[in-house]
Amino acid sequence: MSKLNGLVLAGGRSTRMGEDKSLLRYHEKPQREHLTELLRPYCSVVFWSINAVQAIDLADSNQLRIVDTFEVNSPLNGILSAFQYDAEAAWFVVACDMPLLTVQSLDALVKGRNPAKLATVFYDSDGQLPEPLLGIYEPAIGPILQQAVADGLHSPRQILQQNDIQLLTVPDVQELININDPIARAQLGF
Ligand SMILES: Nc1nc2c(ncn2[C@@H]2O[C@H](COP(=O)(O)OP(=O)(O)OP(=O)(O)O)[C@@H](O)[C@H]2O)c(=O)[nH]1
Repeated sequence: MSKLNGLVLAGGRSTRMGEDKSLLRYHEKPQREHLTELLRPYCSVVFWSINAVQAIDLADSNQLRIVDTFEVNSPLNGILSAFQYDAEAAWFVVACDMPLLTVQSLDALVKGRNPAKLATVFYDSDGQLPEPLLGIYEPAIGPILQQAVADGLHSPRQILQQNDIQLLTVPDVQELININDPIARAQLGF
């Protein structure tokens, strides 16, 4: 089985939220730090996947990070940049905008991981489609993602749908809730 690196997806534009989602504090610390701690027990190393502006802010920091290198506005940019950094590793990908995520889901993914498949992910909250923003991406999917982006496909969910992946049922579907705007955030009580 390939070694597992952690990747906290913290880039993007946060247009709907109006402020950097990775800096929101749902659990005392900024979400990108909180998720790093959640991932650490499972991963050799944990990186933040960030954009060029965030990279300027972190210039003096020791935080491990991978800056987006592709010309695409999508979480795929972060995942592809991670494979460009280390193509031999599997990547345990976690997005910053799932504030209810706990180790329960991470444990379930690691236990259900099937390294013979291209990725191990949960069904999304509707129980029909793969949830691409939390999962283990095996090294063999790297070139497939790259080709898909070159072909103009920018939706990681669509790419997963078209490939041989391991799908699991999440122990608690609430943990997959995406919070992308201030209204949803307020409704959640944060
Ligand atoms: N590294 C990286 N992460 C991204 C990128 N786009 C989104 N993400 C991350 O992927 C997750 C889902 O992001 P989205 O809500 O789809 O996009 P967003 O740009 O953050 O937000 P909106 O501008 O409101 O669409 C979040 O954890 C983002 O931090 C990207 O281009 N690069």
